[in-house]
Order: sequence, then C-alpha cells, then structure tokens
Amino acid sequence: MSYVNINHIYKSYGEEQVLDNVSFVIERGECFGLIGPNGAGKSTLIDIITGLTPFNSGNVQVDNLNVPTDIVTIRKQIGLVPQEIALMQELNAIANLEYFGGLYGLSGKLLKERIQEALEVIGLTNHVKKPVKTFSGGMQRRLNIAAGILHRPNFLILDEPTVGVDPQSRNKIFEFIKYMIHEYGTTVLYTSHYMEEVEALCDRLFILDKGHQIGYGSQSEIKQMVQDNVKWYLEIEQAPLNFDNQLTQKLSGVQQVISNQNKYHLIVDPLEFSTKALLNLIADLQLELTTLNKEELSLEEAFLQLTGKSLRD
Ligand SMILES: Nc1ncnc2c1ncn2[C@@H]1O[C@H](COP(=O)(O)OP(=O)(O)OP(=O)(O)O)[C@@H](O)[C@H]1O
Repeated sequence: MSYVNINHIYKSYGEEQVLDNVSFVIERGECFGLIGPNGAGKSTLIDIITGLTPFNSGNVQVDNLNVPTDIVTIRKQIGLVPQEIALMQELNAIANLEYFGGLYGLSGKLLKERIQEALEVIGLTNHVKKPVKTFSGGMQRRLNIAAGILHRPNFLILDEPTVGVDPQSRNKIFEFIKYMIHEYGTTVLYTSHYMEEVEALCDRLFILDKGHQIGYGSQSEIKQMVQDNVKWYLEIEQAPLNFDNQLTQKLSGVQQVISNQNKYHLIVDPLEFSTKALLNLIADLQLELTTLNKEELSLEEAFLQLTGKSLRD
C-alpha cells in the first residue's frame, strides 16, 4: 500500500532546474533508498516532502494528505533526521532530548519513557550526563537520530545518517532502522552516498542525477537496467604489476578493472569482450589462471554505470 506519492515534481532555483519531472511511490513500512551523486537534488526533494521548500508543479502526498495544504498534520507523522547535526552542544543528552520532545508536545512521564526508549535503541544509555560537545561523531549522530524519533513517527527520513561514523555506530544505526520497521511498521526514506548501506537496507530505490530519474525499482530491477554490462572475476598466480593495464589495453570491451593482489574484477561490454581473447592473453603471458567466474554487479557498480564517472561540482 502506498504511503508517499511523489507525482511529476518540477523544482527550479532561478534558471537551474533542480528536479525535473520526478515521480515515485514509497510503500508503507518499507525502507526506501534515495541515492544520487552530489547536487542530484536529494535534499531538495526531502525539503519538498517535509514542506520546507515550495515546488513549481506536480503534487506530493503523504498518507493521502497533500503537501503543502495539510503540512501541519503531515509533520506530526514525520521524524526528520537532517544531514547536519542539530544539537545543543553545551547541554547533555537528556536535556537535548527534553528540548526536542517539548517541540513535539511531549511532557511528563510520557516524555521520560520516550527518551529512555530512544536512548536504548540508539545505544546511548551510558552517556546521558555529559555535555554533547564531549561526544564522538558517532555518538552525536546517534543522538541526532534519537531526537527525531521521540514522537514515534510513522515516517522517518534519514538524510545521510552515517556520515563520519565508525562501523560500530553504523551497525547500531542499521539495527535501529530495522527495529523501527519491525516494531512500529515505520516507513523509512534513507539517503546515503554509501551504496553498500543502501544495498543492505533498502529493497527499493530511486536514483536521481542532476534532477532527473536515472533508475527506480527494486535492487534487481536496477541491476537489470545495466544488464548489458557483465562482471568477470579472475585469479592469477603471480601476475605482473602492469597486468591491469594489459587487460584494458589488449582486450576490447573491458570498461573497468578493479584489482587486489592476484584478484581481478572486470566489468565488460559482452558484445565486445571475448573470454577467448582473455584466455589467449593469459596464455601469451605464460600466467596461471586459477579461477574464472561470471559475477553479478554490485549496486555501486550499477550506480556508476547508470550515473557515469564524471565528477560532480
Ligand atoms: N537554496 C538554494 N538556492 C539555490 N540553489 C540551491 C539551493 N539548494 C540547493 N540548490 C541547488 O540545487 C541542486 C541540488 O542540491 P541538493 O542539495 O538538493 O542536492 P543533493 O543531492 O542533496 O546533494 P548532496 O549529496 O551534495 O547533499 C544543487 O545544484 C544545489 O546547488
């Protein structure tokens, strides 16, 4: 059942078209990934959904309510965890959460209970008395998240929640997201530049680049969009140092080589690439091939194929 409907959204800042006919649906209770290179328009879209930025045309609905007309009711359902840490550095964790809980209209016993639960699910119960300025980056990120869930939102929007956090804090954040979905049926919109995170958390996703839809659907649907690209994995005993270059220069259709010691991943265009030519090259160089397998592209590889490798300003 759809929970968020984004229909034909256009948004410009002056001359710049920042969102160009963007449409997608987020199902109730799913973790939906919104990914794209820098400047793609992800934060602008989040600002539109949360009623912080107007749009030029199209319509946005959350739980059958319209943005911006019904934004006051919609906001009660939303927990927004912004990219920037929004905490009062001189105050401790409890005082910060009391402040944010107050903004959501919580008080007394209920507020105390919600603060305790938020601290537990995000793993901060042992650090409640120290001022936030003494917290590590990961602890601050986790407290930032706790502040966004005190009112038990149906719809949790996490804008790059793992920037600058260590793997332990990142795992805790992942556990927390799964807990919210499992325990409360929360719908999650998750943006990140880390493809392996989106791969692990999100069943469906939308890829945005310079305001345009590049891909939309399940992970396997996205990977099928680049089915023209195939990945081969090979292991070679004692390969020469320049073997990477030989693979790209001497074989046609090799688009990318990722190597680590004697292990090589080749992304190739199957219309041009020939395994026979690869085997001939290995034989000519008198190398010993120990493994050769065809592999599925990772989400990151599919993303790079779809959005290209040119740097964004
Ligand atoms: N308030 C604003 N005024 C003018 N242009 C803006 C404004 N906010 C964003 N933009 C422009 O809109 C485009 C999309 O920006 P946005 O921040 O939405 O992208 P993003 O995908 O969130 O990027 P990042 O991954 O770097 O956070 C960029 O070109 C940006 O410069």
